[in-house]
Amino acid sequence: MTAQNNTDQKSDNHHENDNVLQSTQSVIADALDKLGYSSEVYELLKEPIRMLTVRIPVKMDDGSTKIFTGYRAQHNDAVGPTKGGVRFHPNVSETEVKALSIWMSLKAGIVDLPYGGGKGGIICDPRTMSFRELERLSRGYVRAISQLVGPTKDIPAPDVFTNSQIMAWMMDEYSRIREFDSPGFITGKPLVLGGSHGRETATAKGVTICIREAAVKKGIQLEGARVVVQGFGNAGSFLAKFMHDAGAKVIAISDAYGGLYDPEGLDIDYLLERRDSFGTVTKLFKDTITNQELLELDCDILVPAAIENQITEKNANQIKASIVVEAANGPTTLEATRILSERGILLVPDVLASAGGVTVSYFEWVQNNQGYYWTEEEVEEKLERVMVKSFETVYTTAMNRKVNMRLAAYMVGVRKMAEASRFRGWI
Ligand SMILES: NC(=O)C1=CN([C@@H]2O[C@H](COP(=O)(O)OP(=O)(O)OC[C@H]3O[C@@H](n4cnc5c(N)ncnc54)[C@H](O)[C@@H]3O)[C@@H](O)[C@H]2O)C=CC1
Ligand SMILES: O=C(O)CCC(=O)C(=O)O
Repeated sequence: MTAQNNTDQKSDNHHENDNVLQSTQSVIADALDKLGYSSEVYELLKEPIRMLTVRIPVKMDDGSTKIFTGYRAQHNDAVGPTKGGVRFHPNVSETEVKALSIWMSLKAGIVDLPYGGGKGGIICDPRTMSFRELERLSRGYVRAISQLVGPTKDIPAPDVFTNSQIMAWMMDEYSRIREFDSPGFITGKPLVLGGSHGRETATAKGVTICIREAAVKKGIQLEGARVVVQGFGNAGSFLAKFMHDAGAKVIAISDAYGGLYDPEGLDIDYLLERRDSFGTVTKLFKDTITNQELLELDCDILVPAAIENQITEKNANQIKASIVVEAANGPTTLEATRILSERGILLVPDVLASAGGVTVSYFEWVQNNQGYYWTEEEVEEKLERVMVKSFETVYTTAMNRKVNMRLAAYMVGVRKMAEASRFRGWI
């Protein structure tokens, strides 16, 4: 790729990410307006209270030094420490990380956790880096942000292209800097390092519960329902497995390189075995479809579980699902949300549907703080309760206030941090 092409692609991505932040701000404004809050509350909540940009020098395996750019955004810490994942992806940008941190605040509000939202990211492509290069990058990031984070300040976790191994390196680096073991600094760790049962599958479990509840509202039987999942990483692959186990027919899945489609249903267990740690599996097959074709397939339930801006005004009229449940953060633009809503498609928004991950991260942090660990059954039962209640609260708000589920979720999610900010005397 030429330098010029590279620049063009980057500016496109920035443009899309700018939309993501602006859209979020506009729904926050609507939600606050509906709840009767003043414009000062909006001024406080429209941007993160803190935003750190870091430059991370990493010694590469070939002896050269590469400088990576990373971010950590802390949206609002009125309720408690900020919390949210760290993304390693070539399209990470400052505006994307800001929007992602706002969504984390909303999730924490919806599932009622004692947190505000935070998020981090590094511009990189971990798929092209070696194991040791990734370790050096992960440790370098922690050194660069260490002043701003900690178990009572801001608690990172996994997100796109980061996993429990990366959390382990980050925890180890933080513990070395602080000179005491700090498992509560980060969640999504391996079990042997204080991780929680159920964290790896938590996001997908939460999405599964939302699908089940949405199907009841729409009068759709899960048994035999045709499900399409975009993304086959942590969120998408386990979701496909849970849907398959529930008797649904997963007819298509995809990753960054394309999609697999079989109207009779895919062999999910086989695909799970063959996917790599970045959620790539389609490269093993010749007969693939594009991600855009996948989104427009005839199905009952569509789950975008990859990246932002996948359902837009360009394809919203071609979506054939009756229910769209957002496992990914920000997969549907505002214009597309409006179109789907007008077409009677039930859209369960990201800030509700994907909140199972941060919920079990909270359980992990609680277990780390108390030094006493729960069984998988205990975690699952607690997650089930939280997700069912949160779904019902958002759904009822949507019905009572005659708004779509996204606006309803923002109304539920924004209230606690607005109130906490008011009690603290910030607004
Ligand atoms: N891991 C977690 O606990 C949580 C994840 N999420 C969200 O779920 C989404 C997926 O995250 P994870 O599954 O954790 O990431 P992952 O890194 O495990 O998997 C990402 C998947 O998306 C695919 N992908 C990447 N770029 C793509 C593109 N341009 N087009 C189509 N597919 C693409 C990858 O090939 C992979 O299959 C993200 O939006 C993330 O923020 C939300 C809540 C929690
Ligand atoms: O588990 C966490 O703390 C955060 C997960 C996350 O980044 C997200 O929900 O987008």
